[in-house]
Amino acid sequence: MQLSLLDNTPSPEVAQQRIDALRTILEYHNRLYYQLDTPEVSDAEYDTLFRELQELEAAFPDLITPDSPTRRVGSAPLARFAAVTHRIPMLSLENATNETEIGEFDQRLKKLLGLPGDQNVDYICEPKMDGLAVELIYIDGCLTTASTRGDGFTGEDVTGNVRTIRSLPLRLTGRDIPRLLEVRGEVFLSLDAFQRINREKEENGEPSFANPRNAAAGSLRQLDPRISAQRPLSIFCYAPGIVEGTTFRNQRDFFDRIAGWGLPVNPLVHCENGIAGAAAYYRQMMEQRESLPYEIDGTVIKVDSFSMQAELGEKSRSPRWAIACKFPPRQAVTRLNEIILSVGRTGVITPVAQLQPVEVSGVTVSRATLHNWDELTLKDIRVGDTVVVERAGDVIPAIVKVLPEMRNGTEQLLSPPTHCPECGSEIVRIADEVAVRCMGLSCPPQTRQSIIHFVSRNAMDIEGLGERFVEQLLSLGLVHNVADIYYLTPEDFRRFERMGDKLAGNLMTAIEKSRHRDLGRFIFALGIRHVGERTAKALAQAFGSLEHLEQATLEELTSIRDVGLTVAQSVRTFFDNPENIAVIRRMLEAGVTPAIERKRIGGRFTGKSFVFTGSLEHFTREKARQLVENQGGNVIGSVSRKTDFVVAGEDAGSKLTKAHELGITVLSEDAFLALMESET
Ligand SMILES: NC(=O)c1ccc[n+]([C@@H]2O[C@H](COP(=O)([O-])OP(=O)(O)OC[C@H]3O[C@@H](n4cnc5c(N)ncnc54)[C@H](O)[C@@H]3O)[C@@H](O)[C@H]2O)c1
Ligand SMILES: [Zn+2]
Repeated sequence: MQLSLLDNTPSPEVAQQRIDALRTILEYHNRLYYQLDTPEVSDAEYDTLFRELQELEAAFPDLITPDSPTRRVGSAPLARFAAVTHRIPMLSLENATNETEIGEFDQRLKKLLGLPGDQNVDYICEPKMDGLAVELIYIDGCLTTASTRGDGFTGEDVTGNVRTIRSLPLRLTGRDIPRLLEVRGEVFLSLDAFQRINREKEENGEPSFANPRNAAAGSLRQLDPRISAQRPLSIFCYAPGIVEGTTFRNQRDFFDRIAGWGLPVNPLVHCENGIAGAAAYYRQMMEQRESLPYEIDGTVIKVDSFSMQAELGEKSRSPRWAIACKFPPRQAVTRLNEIILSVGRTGVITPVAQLQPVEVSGVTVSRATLHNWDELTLKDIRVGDTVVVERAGDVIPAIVKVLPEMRNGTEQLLSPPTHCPECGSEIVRIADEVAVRCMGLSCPPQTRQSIIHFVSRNAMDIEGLGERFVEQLLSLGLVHNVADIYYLTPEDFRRFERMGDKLAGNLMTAIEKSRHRDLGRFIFALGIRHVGERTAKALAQAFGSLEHLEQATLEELTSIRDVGLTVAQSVRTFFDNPENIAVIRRMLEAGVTPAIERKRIGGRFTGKSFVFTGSLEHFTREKARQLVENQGGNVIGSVSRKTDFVVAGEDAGSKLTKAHELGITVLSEDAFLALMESET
């Protein structure tokens, strides 16, 4: 039901009922969106409900309550984070959705300031980053605290996570750095990073993020900063909080000076004299939007002068001196013709919607991802349905909702598959995962994609062996798994169509060259679930050899930087599977020797391996690792006969016992430091 105030104003009783209902719905969506980062409806749908409530409250001012969603910001911070109180509340912004409303904003504030209607005000125009707001506190130039907006008054302490943002200085540089600088900004993810994270999530059977904003929020609001560190978050700063030791004249002055101290400022920020320029900026950004490497959902117009800002002041939810000019949603209505099942590298089966091609803001769309089976059920999507599709920062758009009123009864509900469409194997649904997965060990698309992954540039980098050749190898039955690659002969390649001696020779050379790729690449190439490039490198560094990694216990695995329980379990599952071990053995027999990377060859401890155990008092494990690696050594996770030194802190357990048993040199923390600092 939607009430239009223009047609017939409801009675106060009916209005009260509708207001209550809207508040309940909005609270519900707020919680999903702000606290759990998993919205159920699109922003456009949410905004429609929000505006309806705003209009009802405007028509019935008596029914306004201070706790209405229209008077409040965000949602309460989650208790699992430490709370940070904002000394100046972090507000939201009022919205304009078209140029008329932008003009009204200008007129409204000039009236409040007592300025003539035709006077030009200086406005700063900024892209509205689709991320989440944080407040950073720099004391004497050092980043000390970072927090989310929360409910505007209290946010969540995410200092450790924000520290992992590479573009953000932990220490300000330059002249006249204030004693205290609170600065607000938007944390966001590039579109590339967003799409990569979603691909990984789908492969891992986890629910994917609806849009880059939720991905950024979900990545930042992690209890474990190691997860944030793996997500390439970025930030642009856009407003001061409390500042001591300097004053900024206006927004322009603020931007110039914080940029001078090394804080990231969006280069597209622009000053316009008069609202016409600000409206032109909005139009221009709407066009530029498609070519930006990150998602923006509008522009923000701010009064440049800080004294005018102070005079205008704030309302409960938003300042009077700024407005968010939202872009229209990138949606279109079309027909869902078919749902096909696509099998990924790890066996995850994803339903993909084939659409009647339709143009959505300049891009023709014919496919939409349905992410997983739950989504299909939740949104009651049927083949033949008329659907609303939206591009939300993704190349592949999503289905926002179906239009049930357009049904004619011929639409078909699809039940989840029981058998793999490609190999006929039984499909299982793994507990805690939203995905269904084909467990077939020789499922063609899985084999195909695992081989493509294995030879790819960032993995074993077998130049020239692209997708097309992999297909041919498979269809000729020359290759059944990655190990077979190392048993290929030039004659095998000659069976390909149009394959000359030269090309066959090149491919053989490329395969030959890949035999000695470093251990990190090799581990990554194996395609172990949850083990991306970074984690593979960390595992290689920590264990030093494939044998060590194969035998690593969960405890040893989780003690490594970048490795959580999920990753550890996945690594164990992989090496506990005899098929995988057999494939690896065959590669080693064929002369594949994954080498260990040394950060610096020629250090005093080159070839020496160190194990750290117990709790360290004087330095972090990270620091210890650096010290060892700087001198060419290697930090590994488990003690074996090949270990050279064991450094034992307080409460060292089984590793220390083992070191004593094997007669390995055991060092105290002090002795270790002395060893690292000694000259020879
Ligand atoms: N889909 C859902 O279920 C759901 C639920 C709740 C909210 N939402 C969406 O969230 C929006 C409301 O959220 P909101 O309160 O964060 O407001 P908002 O996103 O409309 O605007 C305020 C925010 O803009 C951000 N921002 C980005 N660039 C900025 C810049 N250059 N200068 C200043 N601020 C900048 C800041 O984080 C600021 O807090 C609604 O429009 C709604 O669509 C959706
Ligand atoms: Zn299969």
